[in-house]
Amino acid sequence: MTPAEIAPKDRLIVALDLPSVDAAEAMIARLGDSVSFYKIGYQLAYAGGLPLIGKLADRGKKVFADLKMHDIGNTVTRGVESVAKLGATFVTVHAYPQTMKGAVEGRGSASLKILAVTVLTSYNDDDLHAAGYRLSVSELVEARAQQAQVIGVDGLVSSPEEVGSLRKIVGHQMSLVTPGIRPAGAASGDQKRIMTPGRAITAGADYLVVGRPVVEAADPKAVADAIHAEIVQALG
Ligand SMILES: O=c1ccn([C@@H]2O[C@H](COP(=O)(O)O)[C@@H](O)[C@H]2O)c(=O)[nH]1
Repeated sequence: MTPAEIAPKDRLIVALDLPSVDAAEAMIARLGDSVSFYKIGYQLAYAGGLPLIGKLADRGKKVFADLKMHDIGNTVTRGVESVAKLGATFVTVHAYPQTMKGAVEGRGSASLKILAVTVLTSYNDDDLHAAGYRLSVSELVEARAQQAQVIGVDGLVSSPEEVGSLRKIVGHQMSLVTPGIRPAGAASGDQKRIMTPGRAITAGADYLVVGRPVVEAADPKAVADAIHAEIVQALG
């Protein structure tokens, strides 16, 4: 899907980082028609949230299963085969060659899209060096993007800071999905590579992932609506 084909409303993916299915359902009800795309990650998935993927899909919502798989290739293949039956639009794996190859094999011809997490947005160069890497964040993101493209992965997760260089590498063949989004004045929390929604879209991001600034807001719907307005303005 080229950027022009993505509905502006679908560009905001709200992370349902909440402790229970009841809490997630309450948030979904509060957000109503303002949000069309949700992300289910560790916290909700491990609290019984996986069946919510199919329920949301049945209600016309899109779901990003942010499971960040990383295991031997065969295990990833079988895991992705199972996720492909849940009704999600996206699933994440870490951007290691064996892992990505396993995921592409597991996806087969299913409609599920595989996203490779390049370098987590909570990492900066110092964090990477502390983890034993010699490359900078930008170097590692680019190297992993090139590998992902060759392997046939459908999209990349990176910070918006890398989107410009990633577009030059992968063109519009791969979706660029960016967490690390912070509306002006919002607390960064543990995110280290951040950008505002408008700047991320201008930089070329296809999808923006936003969790705490929405789900911890006093008025989540108002924050989601404001992010949408910023996205639409940036799209011109
Ligand atoms: O590199 C990554 C990959 C995934 N995430 C996920 O996105 C959301 C961001 O939440 P915020 O509250 O807006 O920080 C969260 O679910 C992460 O697991 C990421 O942040 N960075």
